[in-house]
Amino acid sequence: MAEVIVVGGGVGGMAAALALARGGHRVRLYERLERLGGKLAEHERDGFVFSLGPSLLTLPQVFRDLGVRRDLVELDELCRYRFADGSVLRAYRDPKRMAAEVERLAPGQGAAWRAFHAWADGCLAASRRTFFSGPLGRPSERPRAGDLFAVAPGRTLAGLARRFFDDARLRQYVGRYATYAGSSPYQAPAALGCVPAIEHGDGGWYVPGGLPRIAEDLAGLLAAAGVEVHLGADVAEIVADGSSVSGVVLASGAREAADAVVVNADAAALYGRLLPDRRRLRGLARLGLSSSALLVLAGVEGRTDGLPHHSVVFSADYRREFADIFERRRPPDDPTVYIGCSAVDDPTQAPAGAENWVMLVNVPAGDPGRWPMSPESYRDLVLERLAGRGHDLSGRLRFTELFTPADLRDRYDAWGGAIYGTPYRGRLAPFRRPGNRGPRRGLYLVGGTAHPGGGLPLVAMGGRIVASLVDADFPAGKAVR
Ligand SMILES: Cc1cc2nc3c(=O)[nH]c(=O)nc-3n(C[C@H](O)[C@H](O)[C@H](O)COP(=O)(O)OP(=O)(O)OC[C@H]3O[C@@H](n4cnc5c(N)ncnc54)[C@H](O)[C@@H]3O)c2cc1C
Repeated sequence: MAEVIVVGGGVGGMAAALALARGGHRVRLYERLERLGGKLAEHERDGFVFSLGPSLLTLPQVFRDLGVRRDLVELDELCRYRFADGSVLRAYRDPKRMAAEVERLAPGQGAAWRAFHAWADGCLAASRRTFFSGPLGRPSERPRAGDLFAVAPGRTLAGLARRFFDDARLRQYVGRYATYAGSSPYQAPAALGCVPAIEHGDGGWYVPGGLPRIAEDLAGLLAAAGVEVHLGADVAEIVADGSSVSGVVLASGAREAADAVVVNADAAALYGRLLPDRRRLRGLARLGLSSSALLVLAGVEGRTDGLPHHSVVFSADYRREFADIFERRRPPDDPTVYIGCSAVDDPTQAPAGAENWVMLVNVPAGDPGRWPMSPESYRDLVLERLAGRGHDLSGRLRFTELFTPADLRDRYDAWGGAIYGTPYRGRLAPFRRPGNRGPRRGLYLVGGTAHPGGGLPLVAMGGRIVASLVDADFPAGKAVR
């Protein structure tokens, strides 16, 4: 049994704390903000509620397994994709219905989609056996890369899409899944093609009242499990005596001793500030930064006929869009825009007769002060592009607010506002991101910038992996302190 400190109360930190406390460890969690949940956050204004982070819940069983008992709503239409030529693809969980929809969009491609889905299912099964199940810690604990490469040989996600589909729109649809990991389809490994199998296998879900209710549920479970939670508690330093960690120092100057420290803060913050390690920080810098996001939050008058909960309005030139983000490092001239409107399914999210639009554009991480235009001018470009693609909001906007990479950086101490830390670039990328064991005994990493990566279910799975490492390192009956 160990005295464990968890630094950060994002979903990964909470999942780790919960598993550790249930395993009999004494757990204290320190969160610098005044609330738990990290990027699982929302903003309210004038009766409108806007998600500032996740809007789609996948693999709900991961949260049920943690003890979340809330009723969830499965979305009938997963997402509606609108392409630059005006055509539309409605994505459904049911593979047969989806294949029929693909066939309607691009006659002859339904069979290609079925073949792709079968491949993605196999890739997901291999990922579960390998990538999701191990900690990326000591070499002996590492998942076997070979298993994954056997199903996802050395091509990019865009290359995989070319292998299955003749139709450029379907290639763009597959490529979009790279953005679930803040990456470019032209650089991300084909293994990311397993993500659609998650949506088509377990569906896409909504949490009535908004996804942050999950964070509230987890907070309740932490209290029930006896985790001591400290809010407004910024950890300034991790203390290491020789080869082991021995606790943390808070920004207030208070010292807290522990046998183990689980870091849910950004990996770059760990090696840059909390426990400085120039070599590891340089290693992260070499991997680069995942994308960030610009969110345009809009209180919209009236209801839009047929608007689904989730839609994506694609750019005309995907390759150029990702070159803008990852090479030219500027917001794309012609962006793909995700539109989330939870009021479609949930009247608590907007005043009667109005809609809460969250428009998300992938942009480079880094200071928006370096963009060639102001975030406000870029918002106008986004609204103009949407107007040209069937979503004209002029005359309907009650207000807009922006949430920029600088907000992500400042609020969560996320490096450059990158959502997932480092991107997936190249075949070995999944195995190059920070593992769950830190470089000192008793130091562990969990969350979107560490293995197995970002997204709500994966960071929660990371919490379990870390708890199993702590269990192994500090076995029951062996009091350390
Ligand atoms: C715009 C956007 C859209 C997204 N959409 C989806 C989606 O639809 N579906 C999905 O599954 N995922 C989505 N994600 C990703 C998902 O939100 C994240 O991967 C996940 O929430 C990250 O969890 P985490 O455990 O890494 O912790 P984080 O949420 O990163 O939280 C880390 C916590 O640590 C705290 N902290 C940092 N430093 C310190 C310190 N020194 N001392 C104390 N506390 C500290 C921070 O304040 C923060 O609360 C989205 C993210 C964003 C930003």
